[in-house]
Amino acid sequence: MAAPPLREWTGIQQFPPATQTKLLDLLGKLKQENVSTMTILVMGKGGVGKSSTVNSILGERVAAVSAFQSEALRPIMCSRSRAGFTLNIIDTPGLVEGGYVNEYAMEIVKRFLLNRTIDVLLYVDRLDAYRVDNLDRQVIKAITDGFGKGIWRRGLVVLTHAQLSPPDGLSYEEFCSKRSEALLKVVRLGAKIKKKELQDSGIPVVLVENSGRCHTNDSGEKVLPNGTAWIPNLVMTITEVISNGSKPIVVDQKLIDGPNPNERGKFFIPLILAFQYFFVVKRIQRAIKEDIAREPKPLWELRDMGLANRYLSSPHWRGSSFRLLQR
Ligand SMILES: Nc1nc2c(ncn2[C@@H]2O[C@H](COP(=O)(O)OP(=O)(O)OP(=O)(O)O)[C@@H](O)[C@H]2O)c(=O)[nH]1
Repeated sequence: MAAPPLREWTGIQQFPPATQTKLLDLLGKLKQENVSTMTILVMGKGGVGKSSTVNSILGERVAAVSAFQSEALRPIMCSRSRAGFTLNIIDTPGLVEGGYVNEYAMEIVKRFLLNRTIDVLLYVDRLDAYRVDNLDRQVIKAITDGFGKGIWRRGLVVLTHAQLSPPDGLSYEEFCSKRSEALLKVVRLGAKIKKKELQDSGIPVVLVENSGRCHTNDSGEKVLPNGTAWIPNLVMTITEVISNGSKPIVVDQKLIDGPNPNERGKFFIPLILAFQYFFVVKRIQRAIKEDIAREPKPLWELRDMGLANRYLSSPHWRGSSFRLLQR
């Protein structure tokens, strides 16, 4: 079946001219680096603002937004083209169901992505949440198990609901950095990113405000309380991640099937066998030999060896062997 013709990215015209110029500039830079297609995967728990963020980036309502967690389990992909550049955004269902990671939803997402290449992962959560918990870690682990640790080299943490007044007399910057640090820590734990890998795997955190009530600057651009025009900032960070030298994630059958349990640890088998031979088998053999050497030889054996007479005159003769011979 022929692929449907690509739709023009008309939503970009919804943005104020200042934002449009910045976005076209960024796409132009990517094209200079021979990047003409970009596929963004959006994941996270339910109701955190994934669909709203997809709509905000595209400047049109492509994904259904609901105040309640959506029941739909199928991801949706939206493709738009502009000046020879193709932008694909994949919105996925929330990964949590009844307090647990919904493995079934994860499987559906993986199958949907078969034969696609993910250039960037947007891991979405809310800025105005005050704690991270084990569930966050489980969601991050599920993403890592599904696509490999490398996906975080292509990952961004996106925090929605960023137009807020911080509590407890904290400044906006302090609040954002506390929340970012807490989430990044969970990402590092859930993705098992080691300290050594940390320097070069600084995962960027980007703030987003999807609400129609988002403040704007003099140029009409949507801005955060710190004055950042967030749409161009988000797209700029995405382009930086694409250019960070890491590989995009190719979703093939092998990745979907996961690691073959029969292959796991195969490398250790010869080592374990060698260890068993030298430290177990050899020791037992030596112990048996020593035991045999200590054991008094039966008379018939000594007789065969021509030692019977000498043995008969030894103190052993008055021992058990004598009594045995008498019977
Ligand atoms: N104020 C504010 N509300 C937001 C923001 N992002 C999303 N919302 C609201 O949060 C609710 C959930 O948003 P969605 O975009 O549907 O969230 P989702 O993560 O796609 O949800 P699921 O598809 O159910 O997983 C909706 O009522 C949105 O209007 C934001 O940045 N600020």
